[in-house]
Amino acid sequence: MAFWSSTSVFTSKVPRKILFMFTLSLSVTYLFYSLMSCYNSLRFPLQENYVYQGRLVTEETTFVTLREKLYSASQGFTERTSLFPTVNSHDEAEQRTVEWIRTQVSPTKPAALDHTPALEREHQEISTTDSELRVNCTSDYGEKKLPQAIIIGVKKGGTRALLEALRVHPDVRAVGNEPHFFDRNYEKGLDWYRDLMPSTLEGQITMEKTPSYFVTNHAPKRIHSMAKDIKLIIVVRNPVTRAISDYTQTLSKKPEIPTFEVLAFKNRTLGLIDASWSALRIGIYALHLESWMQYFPLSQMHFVSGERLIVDPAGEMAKVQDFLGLKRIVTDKHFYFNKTKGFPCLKKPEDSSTPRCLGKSKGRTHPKIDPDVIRRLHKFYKPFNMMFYQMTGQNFEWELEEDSESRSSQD
Ligand SMILES: Nc1ncnc2c1ncn2[C@@H]1O[C@H](COP(=O)(O)OS(=O)(=O)O)[C@@H](OP(=O)(O)O)[C@H]1O
Repeated sequence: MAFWSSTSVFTSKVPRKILFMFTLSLSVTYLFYSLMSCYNSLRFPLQENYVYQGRLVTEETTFVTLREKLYSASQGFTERTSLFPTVNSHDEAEQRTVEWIRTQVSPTKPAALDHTPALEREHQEISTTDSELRVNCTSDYGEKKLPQAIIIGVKKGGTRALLEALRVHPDVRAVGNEPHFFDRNYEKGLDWYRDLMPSTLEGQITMEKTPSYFVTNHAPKRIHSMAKDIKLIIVVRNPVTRAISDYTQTLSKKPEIPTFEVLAFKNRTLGLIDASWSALRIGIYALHLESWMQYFPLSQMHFVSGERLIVDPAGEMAKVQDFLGLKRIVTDKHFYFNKTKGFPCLKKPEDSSTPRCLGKSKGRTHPKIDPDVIRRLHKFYKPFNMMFYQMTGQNFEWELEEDSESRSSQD
């Protein structure tokens, strides 16, 4: 009672305008400090918020520019590192990120990223830089957890496209770069691995993608010993196209390598295919899957068609979200087909309010390969593909593509 009466005396004496100004300045100060404290803290209070399943989820608004400023303002960034990638400057930006990782060790989180050559290499392949920003952030909401789902393969299958689409989902938090924990960094221990992960709120899924796990002998056992109930996602693509894509990537880095046709054969006249060449070996999916099936039931694995991920990203995303037990939030509304890129792109990626396609290292033009070699490779893979269809209970129909591929490479 006394409180109310004293409050009313106070309000009657102080003009309303001053009170309003006072409240406003307090709010502005609060927002400013939230903003300065950390990018991730900033995301929640400032964004256009809405509630989904009782949790606060957000829509990005103007944070690309804001982040740009924060990023360059913090820790004496050079001009080189203060820019953010757009579709056009993507590769340059990736390179800058790599350079930044090399030169900057976050004083707040020294162990968050171990700057191994492996991680640096993978940075060149990633399409977003959001994860790097989080490295500097200590006041992340939630808790860092080991992943409950991993995209384990396959290399050049479309794993980046899938991860970026999943990151749009408010209940998915994924590390942007490839940790390579179960193949190259295992000795660093689970704490190191956990520390790479973004913080998650209750109910959010922690994820990562490292496509080389699928062909790593130790990976199934190691992942099983971390989490028996983990969900595994494998993006598969016609092994012949995948091999050409893999070769195209290597060629872009080492233009002096022999032709695809030369590398594909041990003895071309005898028609002896070199299955030990990693570009071809990775595509023997049935062989690799067998190792995973020793540790995990098929119900814990989900196979995404790399081909359908391009022609019907929303359809594939619906199945992935079902598999992960997520509400179908990422739908056709989130994609548009970019004619210049020739691929579906995201209208609103996780870290931006503007549409974005994957970088230049995704969707490269493949060199023309001798149609006869393509035919022989199809023949080589056919029995393995059949076995793979049988094992997974899914027909990926790669045999139907044989003709069209041979035709297109003749053009
Ligand atoms: N939306 C979208 N945009 C661009 N590219 C797309 C997309 N969806 C799938 N793909 C295909 O993804 C292929 C690269 O696969 P990955 O991301 O798994 O490559 S990597 O293993 O991480 O290097 C890449 O292979 P290439 O075309 O050979 O470059 C693409 O065909």
